[in-house]
Amino acid sequence: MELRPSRAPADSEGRAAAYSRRARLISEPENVVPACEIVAVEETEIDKKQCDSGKWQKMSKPHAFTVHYIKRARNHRWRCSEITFWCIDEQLCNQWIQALKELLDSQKSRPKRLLVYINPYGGKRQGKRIYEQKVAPLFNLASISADVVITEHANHAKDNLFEVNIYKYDGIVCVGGDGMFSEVMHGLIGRIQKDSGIDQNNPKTPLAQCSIRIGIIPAGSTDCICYATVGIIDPETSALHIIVGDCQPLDVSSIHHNNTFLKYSVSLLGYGFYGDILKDSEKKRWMGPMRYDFSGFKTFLSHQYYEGTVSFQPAKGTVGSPRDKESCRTGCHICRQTKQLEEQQKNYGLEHKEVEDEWKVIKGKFLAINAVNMSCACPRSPKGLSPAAHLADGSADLILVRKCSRFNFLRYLVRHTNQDDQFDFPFVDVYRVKRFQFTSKHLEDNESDIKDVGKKRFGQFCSDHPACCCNLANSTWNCDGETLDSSAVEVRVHCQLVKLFARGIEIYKDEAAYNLSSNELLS
Ligand SMILES: CCCCCCCCCCCCC/C=C/[C@@H](O)[C@H](COP(=O)(O)O)NC(=O)CCCCC
Ligand SMILES: Nc1ncnc2c1ncn2[C@@H]1O[C@H](COP(=O)(O)OP(=O)(O)O)[C@@H](O)[C@H]1O
Ligand SMILES: [Ca+2]
Repeated sequence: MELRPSRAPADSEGRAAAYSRRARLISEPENVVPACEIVAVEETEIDKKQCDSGKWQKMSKPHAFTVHYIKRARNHRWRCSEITFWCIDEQLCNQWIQALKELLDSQKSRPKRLLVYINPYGGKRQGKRIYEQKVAPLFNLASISADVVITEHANHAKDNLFEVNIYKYDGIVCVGGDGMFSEVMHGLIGRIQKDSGIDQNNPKTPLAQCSIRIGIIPAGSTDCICYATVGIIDPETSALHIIVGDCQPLDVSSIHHNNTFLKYSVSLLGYGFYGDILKDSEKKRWMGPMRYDFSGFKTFLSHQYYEGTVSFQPAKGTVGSPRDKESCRTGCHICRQTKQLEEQQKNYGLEHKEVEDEWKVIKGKFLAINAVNMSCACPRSPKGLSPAAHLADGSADLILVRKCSRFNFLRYLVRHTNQDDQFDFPFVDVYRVKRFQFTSKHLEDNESDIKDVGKKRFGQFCSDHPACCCNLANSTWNCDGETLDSSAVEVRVHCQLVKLFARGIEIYKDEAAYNLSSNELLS
């Protein structure tokens, strides 16, 4: 349903009554506001000055209502704009307000009640201010009530999600970076599994899907999950996506070691280069987001490589490939088709077919092992680590960067920032996978040493044994911005396990154009 001037109420003389200083804006055919992009409708008080000006002078006191709606600006930015409709008939004006409010109420995907966690120390420490100044006023306008928790320590949000009645909320919002999102996601997924009686430690158990959506208000250092699902890091845009009740399913990888659950990941799970950057940067939190540039440069100079074995099951049920030229966008047909395929398999009882699927094994020396469930686009790299990765296709792109010269590694990194293909190097391999495992050489060696002497407690053995040098040659995993110390992992992608208040990156007919109305979007 659309609000057009031609459908606006007429006054007693039968004239269209949609007058305002900006009424001409909506008289253009391209300026149509779909009902799903209306933020709020409210009665407007008309002051004497407005009344005395122009054509209303000769008529009785007019009545008015204001429609707040989404206006698209450059680079996927959304703004809340408004237009005021005037009418001399009070009853007609009220009818319009009533009808529009009912229309908004009928949109069941819009959240009414949210639980908000703010990390006051994320990014440039602006989370609280961003929420209070940019987000809360929009939530109030849209009549969304929010229970706000300002976190006092790491894991506060996660622990809290196991205690509160999450089911009375339509969504959980995190204000912070990828690390904060990860914390909230762990709380939510963990809680749902607990309530469903599912043991997260069993890597083979299918997990219960989370229907409560997560909203991200970006206020962190990288904010790649927000950037890769919305197209911009802008708190107001993200708040508007929450208000209109967008829904974007996301694949989640579970990470286990020896039948013990370690973590979940939605963006980057990286060993080597990105793990080392994260570990080093954690000691420099005081530097704010700049810490990544400093640690990035230092890690690049250290040029450390790691030996190990990667084994993986190629994703057969997916439609795309990591070398595709097309990226995942709003309403992505690849994500949709893959989900349909998965459901068909389920109906035929084939969901456990993966057990028989072949494993590919690669041993080597790696500068980086990156598994990404999404492009991982961010301002540092607008196309991301894997530009054709999909948000919701049930697979991850596994990028193996083998040992190469520093110069070649720099060429590889630079290609993340330009149009050249970062996979077009002989030392880079990329695979679309559903499951993979990694074991560092040290662990393999220790395992065989231990087997030789008939011991099985290798984890303890490594850290207690000064001669094995595990700490020197092992990297750390960077799991959505959280460190994970395990040199052996088993990773499995869970198709569309969680949902975000987002819609993926929208495609504009003319990407360079701005000031777009909704009908300039490609469907
Ligand atoms: C010569 C110039 C080369 C530049 C290469 C740039 C490549 C950048 C790719 C960045 C991928 C980022 C993937 C996302 C990681 C985040 O989850 C993580 C935590 O984010 P947050 O919690 O918001 O702080 N961020 C990082 O690990 C930082 C990586 C920085 C790499 C320079
Ligand atoms: N009040 C707090 N004090 C300290 N750490 C916190 C607090 N709240 C959340 N955290 C932790 O801070 C980490 C980083 O948060 P994040 O918002 O991602 O910021 P950044 O993007 O700067 O890393 C997360 O792992 C989260 O668990
Ligand atoms: Ca994916």
